[in-house]
Amino acid sequence: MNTLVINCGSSSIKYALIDGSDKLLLSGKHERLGESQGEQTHESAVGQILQEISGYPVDVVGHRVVHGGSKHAAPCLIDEQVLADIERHVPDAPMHNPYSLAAIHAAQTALPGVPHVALFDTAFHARMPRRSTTYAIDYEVALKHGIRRYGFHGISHEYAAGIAAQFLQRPLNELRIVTLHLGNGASACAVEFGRSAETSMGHTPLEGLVMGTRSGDVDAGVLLTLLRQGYDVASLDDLLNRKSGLAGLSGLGNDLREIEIAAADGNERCRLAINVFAHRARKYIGAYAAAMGGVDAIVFTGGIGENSASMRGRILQRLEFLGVVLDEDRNRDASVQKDNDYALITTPRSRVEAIVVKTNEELMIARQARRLVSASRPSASMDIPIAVSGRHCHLTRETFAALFGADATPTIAKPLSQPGQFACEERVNLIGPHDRIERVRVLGPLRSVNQVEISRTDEFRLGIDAPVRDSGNVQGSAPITLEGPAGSVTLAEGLICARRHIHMHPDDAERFGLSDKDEVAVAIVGGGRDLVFGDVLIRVKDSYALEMHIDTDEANAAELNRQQVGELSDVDVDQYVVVTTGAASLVSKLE
Ligand SMILES: Nc1ncnc2c1ncn2[C@@H]1O[C@H](COP(=O)(O)OP(=O)(O)O)[C@@H](O)[C@H]1O
Ligand SMILES: CC(=O)OP(=O)(O)O
Ligand SMILES: [Mg+2]
Repeated sequence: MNTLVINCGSSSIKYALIDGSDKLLLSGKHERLGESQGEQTHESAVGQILQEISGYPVDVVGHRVVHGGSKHAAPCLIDEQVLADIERHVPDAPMHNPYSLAAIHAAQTALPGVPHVALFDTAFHARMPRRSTTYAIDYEVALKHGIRRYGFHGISHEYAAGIAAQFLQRPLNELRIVTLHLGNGASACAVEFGRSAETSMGHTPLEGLVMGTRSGDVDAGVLLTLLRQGYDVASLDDLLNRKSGLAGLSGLGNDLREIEIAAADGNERCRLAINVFAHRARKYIGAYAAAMGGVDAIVFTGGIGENSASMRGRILQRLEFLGVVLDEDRNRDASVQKDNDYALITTPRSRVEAIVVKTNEELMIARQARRLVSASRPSASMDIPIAVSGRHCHLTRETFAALFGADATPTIAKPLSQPGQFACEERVNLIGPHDRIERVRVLGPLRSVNQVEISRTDEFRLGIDAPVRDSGNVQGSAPITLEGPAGSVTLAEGLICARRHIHMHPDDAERFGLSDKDEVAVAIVGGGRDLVFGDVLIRVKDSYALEMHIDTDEANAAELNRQQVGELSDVDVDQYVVVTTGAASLVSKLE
């Protein structure tokens, strides 16, 4: 499946044609679009791109759209409604959304028979906490005018954080990372345990860091002063979006390379521009480390972040107190390309690692567009049956014998939905320090390791704190005493609260566009207590049948006692997808 990616920026369009296995077939960039009369526009650039790819089959087109508002927390197929949503946010992203619309129209006209998918810069930030999305202005006024913080560059922040985690060989959901996307537009993001917790751009892509032509943070009182001096909306827009930032400070334009050369020659305004840029970025690193309660890594990406060693060095000055020890040589020599996409620039004794990452928004867009399109093929049913697991235990042959007698064997009471699994007639009592729970079902067949699965409520009752674990991972879990008709057994470990998960056959996984160990969120809707379950593990095996497993606490919290809809809505790390769903039914209830 070939995906054409159109990454529409404020003054440039990057494009790429990427095949189904992430291979780059061609790519390029058109810059300095629409700056003055007679120059190339975003629309004419798209025309050229479409000509260039005319010899290649295209199965899907992925469009980067900067502003999706609150409605678009995930990629979506572009239809009239989506176009209207992008249009509605033109005033909030005046340097981006109009060009995206133009690019989409041109591409849809040239490639009418293929799905066009919108991927939003705002989506990664959609679940920021309210304290991060809220401005401290009159609550009612903010509500009335939809004034809130959204955040942008999400595709790049998510990608860069993912690459950093790979480099650090640690799970993203254990890391606190500050990502700095420093391009023509620039923003910082606090990626806390894989999610955007805070970011520097706000209601529009104007807040935060110093940018090529945008001011970033300015005291709102300055705008009032300028309004009193005769500025109006159009002239303020022009000043803050187009005549500020590096360009406004240096007087030399927005290209940092030229500013650095002039600064080295003693140009005071260029030196000031560089200092203000670095100082602002450094302030955000400190602020985000504080907001996350610590930081494991700082990631530089975007044209400036990837290429300007001197700017990286300045930004990281004075951060020794955080544990950042820059390696000057590594920083100077760091070079990132598409096939060598990261470089470490701190010393081995640095507690916080600083990493340069070559951003690849096009690859993220291609993967997500592909995933959305394969997941939404109409022939495939997207129902996810949900099974609620009551408390139960899996026993070894020895434990079973100790509890039920040396010659006893499990008696099948009824088969379960996972092939080969069954509920037994045999039951055991669980004995904890506070209380006991009687008649807990044994599941067969017998296993090589004991595992007792209970809910949090059961733990409170027993007086035991058992960890949330994937099935099979019982090492170091909680102890428990089991009582059967023939005797008692105290297990040193084996008691867990099972992590929610979805079993999938490889065919299902392909249909959903998922792989083993992916993490998704599942939205339960329609039961009167809608709930989104995050951190749902995907488990893929030939012997599995499609089914989501949750425990009784989780089922009760979502009022899951009748036909429900389970919507697979969020895929972790470098994937993000919404699939259409049908009814997911309660197919089996143990106990
Ligand atoms: N070698 C370099 N040294 C310093 N700055 C660089 C270098 N290469 C690119 N840049 C800067 O990167 C910025 C453009 O970043 P980029 O991410 O390509 O922009 P866009 O946001 O348009 O995609 C410009 O300010 C440019 O000067
Ligand atoms: C959101 C934003 O500023 O994007 P870009 O850097 O492409 O202008
Ligand atoms: Mg950019």
